[in-house]
Amino acid sequence: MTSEEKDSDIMLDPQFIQESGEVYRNPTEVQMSQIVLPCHANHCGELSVGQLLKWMDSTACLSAERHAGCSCVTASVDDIHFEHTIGVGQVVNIIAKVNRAFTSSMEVGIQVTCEDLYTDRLWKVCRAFATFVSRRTEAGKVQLKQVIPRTQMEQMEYSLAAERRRMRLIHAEIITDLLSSSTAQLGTNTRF
Ligand SMILES: CC(=O)SCCNC(=O)CCNC(=O)[C@H](O)C(C)(C)COP(=O)(O)OP(=O)(O)OC[C@H]1O[C@@H](n2cnc3c(N)ncnc32)[C@H](O)[C@@H]1OP(=O)(O)O
Repeated sequence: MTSEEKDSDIMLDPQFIQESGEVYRNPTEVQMSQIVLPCHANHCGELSVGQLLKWMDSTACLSAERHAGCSCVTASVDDIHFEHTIGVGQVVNIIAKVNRAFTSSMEVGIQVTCEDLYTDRLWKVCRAFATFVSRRTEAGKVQLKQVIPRTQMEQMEYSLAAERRRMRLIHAEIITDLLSSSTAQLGTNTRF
């Protein structure tokens, strides 16, 4: 893989130069890099999913709290599909940023890549979307400030975040309905 192919595949957002001449960086963006040590690996010498999820959650939580300016909790993480394994000695890079804030919740996009420092290879591992909720204060529910998308990619993620939230809410409703109908069925069929 050439470095150009590598960049086009992995970079989420091209650099955006502001009027001031400075390169724009999303204020909620948090980056974390970690070399995989044997203590992070399973018996096959590959990074354990639990460890990766912990790093992803910590990085995303920092991003959410940077935006919220207060303590936040993880409410949910959407489906994650892992495309590659990561071995001991390789480097995990995690980038998280807030795609959109709603009322007290916000969607954080998380991108994970893996890097082999000795061969200069970089590849995608997974992408995930987590919802963080700002903790209630004595005054009640916290109203988050809105995210203002600045680049084309941020604008696209901002629009998609609303659609993903709509699907999450529908999904939660369907699961609740299914659970209550199966509980009702069990209740009717129970002979005890
Ligand atoms: C199991 C663990 O310990 S994991 C450790 C970290 N995580 C936690 O501790 C979270 C535990 N869960 C909670 O504290 C609560 O269920 C909460 C805060 C996530 C939600 O509490 P609720 O009483 O449902 O609050 P409420 O109905 O006001 O919803 C708050 C917001 O969360 C959103 N939300 C609630 N549940 C979910 C969910 N499962 N997925 C996505 N968003 C959610 C709501 O849509 C709402 O968003 P909005 O304010 O932007 O409109």
